Order: sequence, then C-alpha cells, then structure tokens
Amino acid sequence: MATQSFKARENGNEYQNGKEEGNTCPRSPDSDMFRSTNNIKVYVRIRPLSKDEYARGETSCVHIARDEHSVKVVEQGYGYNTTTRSFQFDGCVGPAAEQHEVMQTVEMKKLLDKVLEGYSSTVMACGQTGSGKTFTMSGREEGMHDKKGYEDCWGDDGLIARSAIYLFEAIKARSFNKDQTKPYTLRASYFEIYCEQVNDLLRLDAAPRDVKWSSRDGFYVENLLLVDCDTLEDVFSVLNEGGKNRKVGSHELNKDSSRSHCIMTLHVDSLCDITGDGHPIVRYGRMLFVDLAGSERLKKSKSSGEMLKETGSINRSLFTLGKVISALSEGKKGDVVPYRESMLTKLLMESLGGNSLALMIACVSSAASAVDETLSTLHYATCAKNIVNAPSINMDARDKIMMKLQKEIAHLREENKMLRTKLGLSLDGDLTFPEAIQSVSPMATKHRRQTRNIPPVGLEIKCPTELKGLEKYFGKEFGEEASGLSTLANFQDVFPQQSARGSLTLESLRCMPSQGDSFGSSQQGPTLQAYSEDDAWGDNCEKTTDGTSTPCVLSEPRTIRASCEPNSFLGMYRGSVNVKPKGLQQFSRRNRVSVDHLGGSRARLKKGYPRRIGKQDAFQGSITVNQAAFIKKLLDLNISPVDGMVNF
Ligand SMILES: Nc1ncnc2c1ncn2[C@@H]1O[C@H](COP(=O)(O)OP(=O)(O)OP(=O)(O)O)[C@@H](O)[C@H]1O
Repeated sequence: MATQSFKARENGNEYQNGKEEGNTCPRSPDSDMFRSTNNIKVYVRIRPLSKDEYARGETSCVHIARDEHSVKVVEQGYGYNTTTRSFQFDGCVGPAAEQHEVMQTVEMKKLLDKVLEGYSSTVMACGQTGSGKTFTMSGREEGMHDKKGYEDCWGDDGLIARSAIYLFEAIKARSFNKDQTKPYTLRASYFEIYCEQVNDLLRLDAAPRDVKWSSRDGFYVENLLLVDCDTLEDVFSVLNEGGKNRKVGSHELNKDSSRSHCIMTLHVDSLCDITGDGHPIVRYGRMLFVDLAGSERLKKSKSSGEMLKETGSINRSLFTLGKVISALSEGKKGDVVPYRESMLTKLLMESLGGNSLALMIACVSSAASAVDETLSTLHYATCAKNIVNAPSINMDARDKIMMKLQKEIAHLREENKMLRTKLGLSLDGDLTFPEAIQSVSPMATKHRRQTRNIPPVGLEIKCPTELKGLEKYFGKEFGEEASGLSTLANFQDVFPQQSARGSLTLESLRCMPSQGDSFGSSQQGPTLQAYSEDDAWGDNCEKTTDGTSTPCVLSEPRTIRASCEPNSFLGMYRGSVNVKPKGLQQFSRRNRVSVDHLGGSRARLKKGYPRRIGKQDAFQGSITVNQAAFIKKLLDLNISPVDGMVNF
C-alpha cells in the first residue's frame, strides 16, 4: 500500500494525488479565526468499530490529529489512491474515550452552569444512523438510570444522566446556607418528532401535540407534560419512561435505530435577587438534549414498509436542518432561514441562531465503509461552526424592563458622580441654585469646551461691570424696540461673581470719529451706552440722560482696549420678562449674543411667544458673546483697538 502523506491544513480539505473536492460549507474554512464565544461549539465523536464490522474485516478511516482538534478522514480511491481530508473542530473524542471523558471534553458543565444562571442551552447529537448519537446522549439502555448519586454513575451513562446529576449537585451547593425558600425548581419534559408529528413521550395515550408560536418563547409544544423533579430519581424516571416510549426500529445498520428526533428538556427555574434590591426575579433556564434520528441510505439500511416512510420523513427533516445550518452559516437572518419548513427546525429555532447556547456533537463511525456518510456529517458540522447565537437570560418581560431601568439608573448615578468630581462639587447633597445653573447650563459647558486651548485675541481686564455695560452697549443698536436688552440690563439678580468669569472686558476706549462728525450728540459719532448706575467708563463720557437710558457720547478720541475670547461667556443671570421678546430675539441673532434660557419661558421666547409675558415667567440662563460679532461691532462703530493689542 502506498505510504499516506498527511499534509494537513487547518480546518480545510487536504488533497492528494491531484484529487480535489470543495468543502460543502459556503464559508471559508479559515473563518475559524473569527469565531466568537457565541458561535455554536462543535465536537466530533468517533464510534469504535462494532463486532460485526471487525468480523467483516473493516478498517478504520477516521483519525484524530495530535492536537485533538482535528480529524483526518482517509478515503480509498481506485487502486492505491487515497484522499485525506482534515477538519477542525472545538474538540474530538476518539473511539476509546469513555462517557465521562465526553462530558469533560465538550465542557458540558459550563453549559449547565449557564442554565443555572437562566440561559437556554442545547446539546445536539447528529450523524448517520448507528454512529452513536443515542449512546452519547442516553448511554446504553440496559444499564440506565437506577443509581443514587454521582459516585454510582454507571460507566455507560450518557450526557443526560450525567448532566442531571451535575445539576442536582450544583443546586445543592448553591442552596447551601440559604434560608427556607427554594431558589431552584427543576422540571422535565420529553417529546419526539415522529413523521412531522410531536408526541409527548411522558403521555403516550395523549393525542399528538400542537406546535404554537409566541413572541416570548418562539415555537413551543403546547400542553406538554412538565414533571416536577425534586430528586434525581425523578429525572431518571422521566428518562426511563421517555426512553421506553421512543419509536425505535431495527434495520441492517442498527438494531435499535431511533425513528424519531427526541428532545428531552430540563427546565431549571431560579429565584434570584440579581440587582440586590430585595426584589428577586425568576430566571427560566432550560437544558435541551436533542438526539436526532440518523440519516440513512436505503441501499445500506435496507429499510422497508413503515420504516421506509419513516426514513423519508427523517431524511427530509434532516435536509431542512442542513438548509437552515447552511443559511445561518452564510450569515442569513430572519425569514430567509427556512425554519418553518419542518417541525424539527421550528423547535430548534432558539438553538440555531437564537438566544440559546449550543453545542453540537457530530457522531461518526470509524468504519471505512461509512466514509461517505462520515464526510457528509463532518461537512455539516463544519458549517454549524459558523452559526452565531446571541445567548440571553430568560426572564419575564416586566423583569427585563425593570432590570434595564435599574442598569440605566446605576449608569446615570455613575456618570453624575464623575461629572460632579470633574466640576469640583461635593459628591453628596443637593446643588445650590447658582451651582445648579452653572453645572447644567449647556452654554457654560459649550463655552468651556470651545475656549479650551484657544488663546484670546487680546486681553486687558479691568472692568468689574462689563456684563451690565456691555449689554447696554449692544442694546443701543435697536433703540427702544430692543427693550429686551434693557431687560437684560435690568435683571433682578445678576451674579457678579459669574460675570467676573467673563473674559469680555472693556477698559478704555479710543474712538476714531467719522470724518466731519462732531461730537456732543448721541446721534453723531460712535455712541456707547454705559450702565447708568455704575459709571466705570463715565469719567470720559459725556452723559446725556433721557430718562430711561444714559447714553455716553465720547467727546474726544479715546482708547478702547477690547478683547474677547471666542464665544466669551459673560455670566449667569435670572430675572423676569416683561418685554417684547422680539427684541430679545434680535439681540440674540444679530449680535450673535446667545442667550441660553433655562427657565420656563424659553420655549415661548423661541417661537410663538405671546405678546405679553407676565412677571411670573421667570427665566435664567447664561449669555455668550461671539468673538467675531464683537469685533465686527467695534468696527461698525468705528472703534479701533489699541495698536498691537488686537489686529483686525
Ligand atoms: N462510543 C461507543 N462505544 C461503544 N459502543 C458504541 C459507541 N457508540 C455507539 N455504540 C454502539 O453502537 C450502536 C449504535 O449506537 P446508537 O444507537 O447510539 O446509534 P445512533 O446514532 O443513535 O443510531 P440511530 O440514528 O439509528 O438511532 C449501539 O449498540 C451502541 O451501544
């Protein structure tokens, strides 16, 4: 026989003697590196040669590589030609492995721990008929389930019995030291899908069950018997009863061949105070054990009569399952995935591409005569590796919303704490009023953001009343109409300490009068208005008083040193409005002075305001002056800045 050279490439097909065949999985085998923890985990279990196969002189064609993650399948061609294919999985279990090793290799306990936390988990055995699916899930029938505890576990016990034992042990450990309330309850159900019909294996006398759809549970079997299992023996009774009632037939490839897909479910409801607020919520964990009927070739199984019909139905549903797996592995979602084409895929919707954790065990025979079926199973399993699920804890919708809100509150609290720390505020207690305005004012925040790292165009600070003065100064532009400006100047309560933070300052003024203009009248030359009560600029101004305002007309060229940081923040204010808001709006727009109202009248000031606004319409906010607008205003007024200070 020619020496076989294994040129294994990870997770792909490897070819020899020029023979090449594509992988049936639509995705590149290299996509392995992109697999996440939510991908379906896929393991391979190789069944040893049976006595009959030995007797026939069969050889083994499936080998596990040293890394224990890939299997190589050697296919005999014509003459001495052989083709070797290599597939990579999450793990491989060899023919000599015992049942407890399977439990370990596939990390069953991790899945079960998730069930205790409220997740749904699925373990599914697939493969051709006689490849060891039922053996893997349930063990050998004759030795089944009459034990008292883990130590008594029989060597041949399958995953279901071992998982039940583990769950009871874990529940016992978790409940230790708790009060009298029972935090976990366990129930079991067992049904089969036989020729597209769902039978409750725990109530054989009952009519076939309907499969219904609900937005909460997806597809589910209606009126299924759920047996309360207080002890391990209760679970074993369910297993024995269900196992006894399964449809089994005998054909050439397996004397105890399952003629139906069987799903045994352990429902683990747990009461848990997740948020620690003394309101426990119920989480609905579920562990599904799916023992699929095996695919079979009639030529080999030689099924006939009723069995022929069963085989047709089994192969059809497995074909649909293949289509679903293939669609999901291509990343398709929603209605494009043909879940509804068979009862099996409907009921596995959560497990394949849904909210469940899932694990697939591809069972294969090591016999060379079964190489075609083995390859087909491995291709199938390779596709399944690409399926991504989105596991989530099962709980009532109300509890879900409550948890979401609680999470949001915790997040906001955290954010609030962080912001208070940044603002240098104490971490407890309520905010004082000015503090509150300061910390919530979007303009103040915006200002801080905008002026950070931006140097001012010039600076000369020496005017304590710049806020009031400047408001009047801008206000003059609109005369009486702009009564909003006067209002601004008449604030009942301006925070001087806030205005001191404003970086828009005026110290002195150099006016360049227009040619031919004479001074002495407020109508000629640049006119500035100073705040009437505080004459910071008054020394050099000629005051004319008209009753309502105090125009300041400059009699000689003076110096104005003007500086303005970008979007200078002038200060906070509050007051009541009894002015025509229109003026305020103009003030705001034309001079690019933004008035940020935080109080009740903000909306009205913005649009659809009434002509009269009562005194009760108190408002508060911050004022910001745009640098460019400020400079333009100076130029409009024919005011030059001091040489070298501001270069316009
Ligand atoms: N790993 C194994 N070690 C020993 N015996 C095994 C192993 N796997 C399977 N067998 C034996 O092989 C036979 C067929 O196994 P099993 O009934 O589990 O196959 P199956 O895949 O469920 O077949 P079907 O799809 O027809 O129901 C059984 O007698 C079983 O005890």
